[in-house]
Amino acid sequence: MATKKSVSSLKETDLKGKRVFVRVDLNVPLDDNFNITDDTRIRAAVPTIKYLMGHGGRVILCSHLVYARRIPDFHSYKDFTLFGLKYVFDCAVLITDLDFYADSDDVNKENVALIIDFSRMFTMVLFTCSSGRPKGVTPKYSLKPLVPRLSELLGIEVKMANDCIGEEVEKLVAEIPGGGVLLLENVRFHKEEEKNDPEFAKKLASLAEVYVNDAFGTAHRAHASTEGVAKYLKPAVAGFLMQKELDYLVGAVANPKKPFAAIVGGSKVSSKIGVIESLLEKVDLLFLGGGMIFTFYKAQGYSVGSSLVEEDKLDLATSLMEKATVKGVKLLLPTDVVVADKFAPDANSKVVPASEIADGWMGLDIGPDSIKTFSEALDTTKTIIWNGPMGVFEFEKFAAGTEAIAMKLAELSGKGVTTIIGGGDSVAAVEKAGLADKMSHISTGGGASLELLEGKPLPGVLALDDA
Ligand SMILES: Nc1ncnc2c1ncn2[C@@H]1O[C@H](COP(=O)(O)OP(=O)(O)O)[C@@H](O)[C@H]1O
Ligand SMILES: O=C(OP(=O)(O)O)[C@H](O)COP(=O)(O)O
Repeated sequence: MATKKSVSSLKETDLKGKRVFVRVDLNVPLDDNFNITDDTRIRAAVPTIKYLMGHGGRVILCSHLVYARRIPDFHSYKDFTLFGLKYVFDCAVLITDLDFYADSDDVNKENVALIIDFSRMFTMVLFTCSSGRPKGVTPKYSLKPLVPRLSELLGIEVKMANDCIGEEVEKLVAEIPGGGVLLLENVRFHKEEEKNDPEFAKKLASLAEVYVNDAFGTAHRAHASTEGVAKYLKPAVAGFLMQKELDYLVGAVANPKKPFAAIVGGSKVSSKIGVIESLLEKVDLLFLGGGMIFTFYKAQGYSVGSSLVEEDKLDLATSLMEKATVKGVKLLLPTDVVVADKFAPDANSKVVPASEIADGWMGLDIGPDSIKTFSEALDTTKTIIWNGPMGVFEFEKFAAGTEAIAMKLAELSGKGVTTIIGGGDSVAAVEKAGLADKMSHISTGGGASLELLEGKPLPGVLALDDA
């Protein structure tokens, strides 16, 4: 893998009385009342913080928070945004048309005016929803709601600053006692963060004497607090979470106990090309599931009904299947699928052979025969990495395939198989099934783990001191 794994460790760093700038990823989901709905990332950051506290460090925590609540009817936040933009466009056309007709005497003007107002209002609501990232100081993205939980987990009162740079922050930093913790405000309230502005990075660096990066979930971003700061603040070392993620996602994948299997699912083949190609170089078995399988079926000449297909990726699917053969990788595609008559939780559904999906039906999960075949093949493996759900697990009716795979991996973990869940929706699925603590490793980074598995270098890791 392109990302170096031997980064300098926290354990070799002198911490007593030192001001330590710790980049953590506390980007957790909050509900409308600012309650944390999943504190996994906060809990994952605790071992490093406690170690620093226990060794007399004066801890300065820095994070971003941009979490956008997922809209269940859309496959991803990006899909929702695209839908929103398309809707805005459609409404603009509608408004123009209606404005024209409103001038005519043939129509009921009151009704037309009402429709125009309604369309405008709906457009505005959608537009607001689609732009859910902080631009400047945005109270709803403040890190303040995290302070009580962080204090509870650390067993001390965590202090909070109103900014992440500036005089007031410097004053609060100077007041941190040995073993104390100060949480800085959302670092992305400054646009210089994402631009990796050197002056901003220097300001962050000037707050401390040691840099620790424990924000694996953000390690694929070359931002001021994840990459730039490491140039000006030495030593720059990895925290325990960062190290653990690298040990599993780089170490276990580079030197796996064999047979080594990968399970790749999720919505589209286009978003997983890199990871499939990279894994084909390493694995003995590759299982495919999720929405991407229909592109593979269509490439083989099967009828796929109205299932998700990427027409422009048919050749790619064929070449991936050929590559698997050349590399001697056993490629397993589901042999049966659960089809639905619409994309909805209450759709009518039935199980059909993968090669016989009728018009008007779409595949939303892998079927029982596939679950059985996949499970038996997984029984022969010693290392398994899983990225992407087997079906539309958000709908109870189409969650069985994903749940069955999660249960199989939990069972195999208990028998000494190394099981790694590579971030994103597969983690959500494993958590939904209550099996998270059964796996060898669950990544806290979706995008970061995907990039790592694709063999891309992570800027936040490369910036750290060599071991
Ligand atoms: N057969 C399918 N048809 C449509 N969408 C699917 C299908 N199977 C899975 N999905 C969707 O794929 C999404 C996850 O895809 P993706 O983002 O690529 O995975 P991950 O986040 O684990 O990397 C889920 O929202 C799930 O509903
Ligand atoms: O939630 C995150 O990424 P993920 O959704 O890919 O796991 C990280 O906090 C990175 O956030 P970003 O994608 O806004 O840089």
